[in-house]
Amino acid sequence: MDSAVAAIAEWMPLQRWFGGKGHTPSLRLIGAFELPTVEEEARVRTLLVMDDASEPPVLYQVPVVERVDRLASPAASDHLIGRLPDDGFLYDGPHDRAYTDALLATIVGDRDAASDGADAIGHYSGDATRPPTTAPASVLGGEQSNTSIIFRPADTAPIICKVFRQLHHGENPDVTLQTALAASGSPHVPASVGDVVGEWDDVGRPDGRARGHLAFAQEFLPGVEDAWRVALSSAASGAPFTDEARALGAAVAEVHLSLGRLFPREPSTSEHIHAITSAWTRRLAIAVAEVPELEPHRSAIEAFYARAQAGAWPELQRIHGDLHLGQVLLVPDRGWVLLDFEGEPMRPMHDRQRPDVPARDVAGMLRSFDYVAGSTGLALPERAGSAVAWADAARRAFLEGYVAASGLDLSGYRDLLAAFELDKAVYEAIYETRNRPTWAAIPLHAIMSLLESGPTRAGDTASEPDAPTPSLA
Ligand SMILES: Nc1ncnc2c1ncn2[C@@H]1O[C@H](COP(=O)(O)OP(=O)(O)O)[C@@H](O)[C@H]1O
Ligand SMILES: O=P(O)(O)O[C@H]1O[C@H](CO)[C@@H](O[C@H]2O[C@H](CO)[C@@H](O)[C@H](O)[C@H]2O)[C@H](O)[C@H]1O
Repeated sequence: MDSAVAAIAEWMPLQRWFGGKGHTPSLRLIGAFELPTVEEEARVRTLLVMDDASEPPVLYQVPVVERVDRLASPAASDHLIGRLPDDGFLYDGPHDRAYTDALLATIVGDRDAASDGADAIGHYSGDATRPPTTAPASVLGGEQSNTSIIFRPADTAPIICKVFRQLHHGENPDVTLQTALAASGSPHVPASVGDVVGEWDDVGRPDGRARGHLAFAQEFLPGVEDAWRVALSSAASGAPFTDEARALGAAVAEVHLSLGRLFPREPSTSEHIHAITSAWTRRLAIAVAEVPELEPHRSAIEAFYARAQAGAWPELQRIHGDLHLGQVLLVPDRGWVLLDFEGEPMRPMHDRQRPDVPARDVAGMLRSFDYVAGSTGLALPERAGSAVAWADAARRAFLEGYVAASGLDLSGYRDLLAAFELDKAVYEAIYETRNRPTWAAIPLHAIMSLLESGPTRAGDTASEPDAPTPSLA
């Protein structure tokens, strides 16, 4: 086995981006490429490793730096993966300047990388002033599915580059949707700077090779807190969030309108509907297996889905796919900006590359407001009641903003919207059980509430006498 692959085996499961929580990975090297570096005693390698212990197997991108000598800085020790058998040292690439400069140069310089079973091709798509090929870099902290590196060049604007951890054949919607929206002049996404596309062996493909995005660089919007943090402090202090939520609803509607113009739309045929509802049921089966509290409610959830399946479905189009408050920024003098169009990390990529139901995004954001109430209640039990009222008002305002800007009468899609909320809560029950078990109560509580009150619960958010406009009831 490649010595670097052997060295990452114990380290990988401890990383936030490792999707197979709870199991020991079984790693197989699919390919690797090496990026040129000016550092003489460093080798900048990107390993593409398959975890065969996942079901289905998952392909990960793991950039590493092999160094002859140990780095002197104490901070570097935190990112030492391990020793290599030849006495070398293996570092986590995104935290090592040799890798970050090599990545930046690949994108900004439109460079290709040498191949060892895998290739990488950089592509610059920014404005006429090319950033330099070297810049101080830091890794964004927090709970992310991927690894984002912030570059702060001396004389040009900062850049954030996301290194995708789980790789798939085909376009990554994070790159293609956001790049198309930015190119169309939408103020609701950051400008694109460039990307890296990779190619690797894949016996399952007709030509034996798979191609997909490895990294995406974009304008970094500095000093802006994501809406999740802003909403949490607003709910904790009791400050209203309705104006912001209404504007957010309008921004999501405008992004949907733009995506509907930029990418092909499709009528919702019975095949499409079957594909989506089957995915709900498959996800429910996983949830019941991993979250035993759901077993007694399985048939009620299935009945809920059946009602939505039989109801009205709109035309399908490209959407964000994993919309929540952690994916949106309120930028001064610009308004709401949406990030991370990759879709839910747990859905198969080929599903995320297709036209979908815009209500999935609306439901995702409704769930996120509920999450603000849930996590506030867990942290500050004395504020639980007021946080629920805060979330109800935010949900109502968000729907008002969405309906007003989209012109879509959501009242015809009550059952569908509620089913997407329920499916999202089922997804969250799995996500939390795997990643943050103390938070599993938040989606579980939402599932019970949706089942108790039925589809009208989504309409309840708009049922107060002073807020009749977007009634879903
Ligand atoms: N262009 C950007 N400008 C400023 N912050 C950003 C930008 N892109 C991402 N971020 C920050 O990084 C976080 C994670 O980004 P995201 O695209 O959601 O990554 P992941 O796919 O790993 O979840 C966001 O919640 C936001 O705080
Ligand atoms: O990493 P991603 O941003 O792609 O999304 C995953 O992680 C999210 C948590 O960080 C998770 O979102 C859930 O928790 C949020 C609060 O932390 C909450 O606002 C969302 O509504 C809730 O779904 C997301 O589901 C998951 O895909």
